Amino acid sequence: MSLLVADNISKTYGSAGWFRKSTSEGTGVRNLSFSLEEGTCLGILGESGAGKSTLGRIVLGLLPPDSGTITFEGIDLYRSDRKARKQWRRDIQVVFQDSYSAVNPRMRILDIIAEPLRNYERLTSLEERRKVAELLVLVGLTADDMHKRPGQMSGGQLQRVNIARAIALKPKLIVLDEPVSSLDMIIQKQILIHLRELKEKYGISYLFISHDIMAVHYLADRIAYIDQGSITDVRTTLELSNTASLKQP
Ligand SMILES: Nc1ncnc2c1ncn2[C@@H]1O[C@H](COP(=O)(O)OP(=O)(O)OP(=O)(O)O)[C@@H](O)[C@H]1O
Repeated sequence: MSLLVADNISKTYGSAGWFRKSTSEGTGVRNLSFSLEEGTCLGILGESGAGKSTLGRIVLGLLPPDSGTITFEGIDLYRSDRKARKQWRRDIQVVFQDSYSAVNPRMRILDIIAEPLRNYERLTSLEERRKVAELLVLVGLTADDMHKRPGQMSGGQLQRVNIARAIALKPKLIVLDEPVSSLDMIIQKQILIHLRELKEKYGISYLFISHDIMAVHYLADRIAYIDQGSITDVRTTLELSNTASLKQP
């Protein structure tokens, strides 16, 4: 059974309401289908406005599609009960592009990373600190960084904090919505290496949304191309590499 399946989902924005005369109607996604296998990374590659973020929000349970279904471990997200939704929120985490706006600038890094743990697990203060220290080291930071606040960190360091928070509950799936796009090339590469290691170590699956073919190629096992809200092509990274090498003079 696939971990995540999108079956013919469509979402159009801006239906006119009684009080809303003007609408900016636009197709978010249209008859879009894909499946994601456990422990793998599916790259969603597309240009600006193609529907990538719409798809991400639908998968995160934040935006109900107009039609079609999205199932996680065989359970339909938008038709599931409260208990299943709570589990889904634990099992599917997200890392967004803008590392600064994803965190509260007044909170300490300790509290940012511990937030999901406090929502779902009952740890003592000592256990919590140990766990946060472990997570910080896993993403290439140091235990002492837990005492800092977001303003004392670089964009790349803060994105590592966001990754540490996303993996804190050992989720089954992480939606990576352009996670390295706002970082410089060297930091991008370091973070992609960490994400790949985490995937291999913990068997986490990724839905990696990006417009950057190099980044997607590095992390993804399969790449789906999205254009005007629909997936137009899906290939394995290996097939793509073979096609590219055939084109070499
Ligand atoms: N809140 C909204 N209201 C109206 N139209 C929207 C809204 N959000 C997105 N759209 C439209 O839906 C389409 C897909 O947008 P989406 O943000 O999903 O694309 P994207 O591929 O993530 O783009 P980008 O890479 O620029 O973030 C676009 O045509 C966009 O204008």
